[in-house]
Amino acid sequence: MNFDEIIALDKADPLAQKRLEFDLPVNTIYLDGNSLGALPKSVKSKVAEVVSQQWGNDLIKSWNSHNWIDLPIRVGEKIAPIIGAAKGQVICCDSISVNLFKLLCSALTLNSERTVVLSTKDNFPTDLYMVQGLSDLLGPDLCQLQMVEEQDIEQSLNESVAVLLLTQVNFRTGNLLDMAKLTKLAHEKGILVIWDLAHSAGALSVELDKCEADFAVGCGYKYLNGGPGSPAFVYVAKRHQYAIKQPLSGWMGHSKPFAFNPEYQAASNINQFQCGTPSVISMSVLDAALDVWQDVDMLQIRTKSVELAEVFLQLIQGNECLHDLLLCSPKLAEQRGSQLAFSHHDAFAICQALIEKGVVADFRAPNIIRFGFTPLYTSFEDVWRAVTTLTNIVESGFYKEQRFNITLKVT
Ligand SMILES: Cc1ncc(COP(=O)(O)O)c(C=O)c1O
Ligand SMILES: Nc1c(O)cccc1C(=O)C[C@H](N)C(=O)O
Repeated sequence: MNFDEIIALDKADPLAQKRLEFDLPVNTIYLDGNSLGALPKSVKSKVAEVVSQQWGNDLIKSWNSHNWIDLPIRVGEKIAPIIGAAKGQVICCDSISVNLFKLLCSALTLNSERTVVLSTKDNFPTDLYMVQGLSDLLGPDLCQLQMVEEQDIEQSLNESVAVLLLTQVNFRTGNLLDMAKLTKLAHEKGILVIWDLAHSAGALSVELDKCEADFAVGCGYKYLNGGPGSPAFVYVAKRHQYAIKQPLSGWMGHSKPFAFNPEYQAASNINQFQCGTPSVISMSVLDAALDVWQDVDMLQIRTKSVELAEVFLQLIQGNECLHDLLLCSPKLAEQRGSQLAFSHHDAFAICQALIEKGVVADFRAPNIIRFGFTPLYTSFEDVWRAVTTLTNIVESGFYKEQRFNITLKVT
């Protein structure tokens, strides 16, 4: 594949204009939107307006005049079509970790004859930690974590499992689980399923309703571009909302928060999943960031995501000097999310060298470099330039310089 062919792909890309809606740093190729999404241009003026006008000038009146009180629902409704959810099932609140706690308790209560929460060993740690914390709190008679390898999920579904907790796209390898199939198999055994969509919401076409998913969580700061610390979301299928009771019974989940009653009475809809006061400024940022998605077809997102990764892979594999980079992601595009992961014994140093040369990828211990593709703003030219830079770094041995072996703090 040559540079002219790459440019032709950008010219034919129906999403190419979307990149103009983002403020991307100059001289940088950003392949880390799977960790922190880029800044949509509209967010800057929105934050200025929320801070100066809504907060600064209108102060407390803004709960009504700017409808702050409905932000969690409004933002949830904007996320819903991106994850294949009909109205009334998604709300924006808290973090994935906190929302998992709410869902795990709710699902265990719905399936109270059983105690096991089944998950995968290489799930994102917070998902496992939240089950471990809950197990400590409730005791093993009510909650036990069972961890299996991804390939053993199906055979581990049995009548002792109450809840199946899965991340649709593995944060390290990008392995994509089959939501429709696993949800169906779990339901056949009477198991409720919680999907973590951290690496799939905005990255591929998720079909929660079509798959008859029970519950899901996801974050605002990756592919949804809501900025650092952006609030998360929670999905609860309509059919569960009447039976369910989540344990973090804060006043915002009350059916009438402003009645200030001493007794808690949960809202009978998705509002129940709120706990305390929403983070209005962060949520307003996410609200503005989500407008980018208004005219976007998720199938176009998926098509471009697959093409970007395939081109990247083809360029890497066609390059003799990059043969030490071993693909840890599935070879088949239909089995991957929107990232590629490679192992290399000098992965950390290579990643640091790439960043110094303006290509932002990330490192995951112990030896993985991840490249994330965000179809809204990653171009085919980005992919070409990233592989060219990687080639130069490896061919020249530039990454072996002492300064790239510094200690890792946060990635
Ligand atoms: C799969 C997955 N779940 C959860 C999280 C984090 O959740 P929280 O929003 O609680 O920080 C991440 C990454 O930060 C993740 O990749
Ligand atoms: N959420 C993060 C954070 O608060 C600090 C640093 C990184 C993150 C991440 O999102 C990590 C990410 N979930 C991952 O897949 O590795």
